[in-house]
Amino acid sequence: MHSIWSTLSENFYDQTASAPETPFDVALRPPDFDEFTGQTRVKERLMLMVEAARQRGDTLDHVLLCGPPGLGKTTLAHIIATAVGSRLHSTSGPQIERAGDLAGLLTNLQEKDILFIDEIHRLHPNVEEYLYPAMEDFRLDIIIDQGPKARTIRLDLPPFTLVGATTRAGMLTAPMRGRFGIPNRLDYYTPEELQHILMRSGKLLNVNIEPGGAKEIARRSRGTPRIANHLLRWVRDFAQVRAQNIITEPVADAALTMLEIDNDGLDEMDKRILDALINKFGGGPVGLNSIAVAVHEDATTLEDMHEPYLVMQGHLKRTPRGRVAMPSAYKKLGLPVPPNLLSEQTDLFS
Ligand SMILES: Nc1ncnc2c1ncn2[C@@H]1O[C@H](COP(=O)(O)OP(=O)(O)OP(=O)(O)O)[C@@H](O)[C@H]1O
Repeated sequence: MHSIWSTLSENFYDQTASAPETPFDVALRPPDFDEFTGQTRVKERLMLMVEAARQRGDTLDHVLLCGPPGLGKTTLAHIIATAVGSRLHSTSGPQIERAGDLAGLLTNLQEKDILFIDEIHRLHPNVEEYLYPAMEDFRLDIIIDQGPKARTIRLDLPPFTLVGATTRAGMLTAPMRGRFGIPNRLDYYTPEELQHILMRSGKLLNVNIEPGGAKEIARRSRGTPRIANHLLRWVRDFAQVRAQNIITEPVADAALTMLEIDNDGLDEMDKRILDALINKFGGGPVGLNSIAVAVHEDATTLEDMHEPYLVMQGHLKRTPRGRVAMPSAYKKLGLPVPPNLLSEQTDLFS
């Protein structure tokens, strides 16, 4: 596919947890808790932790942020560092290949610094073992040499805060999970919250966007600020060429329709997934890999980017035997709901 839509969607799907941030993401990142919209419970809890640590003159406890890509985990890590007045050192699980890489990072930290590890569930098991004593006792035991000559050298580290982010909390090892306090789970944003974020982004980008235009983009942004901001960029281009630079509700609607994003924020790939599930696999249950092959998409992209939203919208259910199409998936594709599913409750939280 070489449509505008595929180019834009590649942008989205590049934005999985392993993708580097774009300058555009960075420019729109809220700098502090006040400007960070939504996620009220997580925000309140983090603000309280920061305040408690400040009052005691202590280092902030380690923080775990979980949730689908693009909801603000990296942004929150930056905000936490600003709030405690410390430096942020950013890395990601796959980037730390050897214990030596980790040692390099840890020995570079100063007291109260924040070490942000994105995709912490992808840390190499050997590296993870070195991280435990570092998190618990601020020490690093390095083994040098091999065989009978092997010795352990202990390095004391300055007290620091580890902020871990993961899109797959379930894949974290139990010892790792245990070393964090309560996990902070980020949820999809409401359309109202996204509208607010879009009005702010419009101001920062000097884009003339009406509240109705922001509302329309928000409604079709899959509850995700990163997607909302990227759609805004597309709608801005559309408005510039076709609508005197003003993003009204009808302009946003026309621009997003051109991208084949429907009223519920489902894109062409979402619909292909539902179509394959229903028409190729009889509504399921079917494994994720089979669906991935059927729609020519990578299984990880399906699992991270598409499935959570389809589950949230009530179109798809995960069961121990595989993925199953729900009645609303049939309705979405304009198909009759099979009688055996008519009594099925749409389970939004499975
Ligand atoms: N609550 C928010 N208010 C305003 N903008 C936000 C908010 N959350 C995220 N954004 C914006 O959305 C974009 C993506 O956010 P961020 O990079 O923090 O997501 P993430 O959860 O770390 O994603 P990933 O898991 O892919 O690393 C950024 O441009 C950021 O400015």
